[in-house]
Amino acid sequence: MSAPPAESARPATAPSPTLDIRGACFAYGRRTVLTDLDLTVARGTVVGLLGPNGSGKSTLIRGVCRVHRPKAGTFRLGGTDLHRLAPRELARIAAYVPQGSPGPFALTVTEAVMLGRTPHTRLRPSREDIRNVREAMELLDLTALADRHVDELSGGQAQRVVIARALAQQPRVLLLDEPTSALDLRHQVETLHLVHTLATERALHVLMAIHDLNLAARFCHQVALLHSGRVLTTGAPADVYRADLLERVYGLPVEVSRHDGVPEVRPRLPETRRAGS
Ligand SMILES: Nc1ncnc2c1ncn2[C@@H]1O[C@H](COP(=O)(O)OP(=O)(O)OP(=O)(O)O)[C@@H](O)[C@H]1O
Repeated sequence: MSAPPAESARPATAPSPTLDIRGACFAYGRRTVLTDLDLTVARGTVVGLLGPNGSGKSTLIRGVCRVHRPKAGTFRLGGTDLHRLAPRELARIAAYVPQGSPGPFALTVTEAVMLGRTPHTRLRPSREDIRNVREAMELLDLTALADRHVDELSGGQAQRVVIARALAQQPRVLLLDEPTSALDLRHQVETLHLVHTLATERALHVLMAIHDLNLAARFCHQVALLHSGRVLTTGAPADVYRADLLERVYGLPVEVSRHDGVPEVRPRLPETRRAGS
């Protein structure tokens, strides 16, 4: 595969239509998690959703695809109100990769990825369905595992199956909840590179919760920093990654440096004594 992008520049084409989240409020019972949240994901961009544990990243991602119903707010893709669509119609537009999802255990890898075609398939899979499934498996490095059962896979291999299933769905909106949490370094980089490339080439709207600030800096066109139930700030990683902001949100002293224009964040750790000193 090619090298990861050196910088997270926006694609040159006009980013329209946009995925627009306006005035979103989410609660669990009486406990409000997100309040009056606005966020825009332009076409052809990956927006990384950042924030500490419990800041509401998964809640927002689940909310866009209506797995979790909002208390208030609108979720529009261009002129389409996503929350007014029938479930099958919504599934033709938006694919969701849940956090740490175990996958359908009784199926082979090919069958599990084929599930992504469900919103499009009639009685039998068409040639196009089969082509989409093969392509998604190739993209996620799964071809050699095609006939293995999902319950025989490692956690990272299973995570790649779920991402392949989402790609086979041929969505316009891709919602990823920490898609690389179980992946080894090579597959983290390859998967994020793939997401970045597909967003640009296929003009997808990608909203991705991600904890690794440095991978987000490299592979997200934009990031949004969640704090106290709202988007504290959003923009290119180079603009958002300011030590004071990150320290406020994560409660930890950090240093931000730059390499080839891409910001890199390091926690400032207390001096540790060397062994023998
Ligand atoms: N099913 C649930 N019932 C009640 N509270 C929930 C539920 N799911 C999440 N929460 C709470 O909502 C808040 C936001 O959780 P959410 O999972 O959206 O955060 P997150 O930013 O994705 O966290 P993490 O980085 O740990 O995955 C947390 O305080 C969490 O405890």
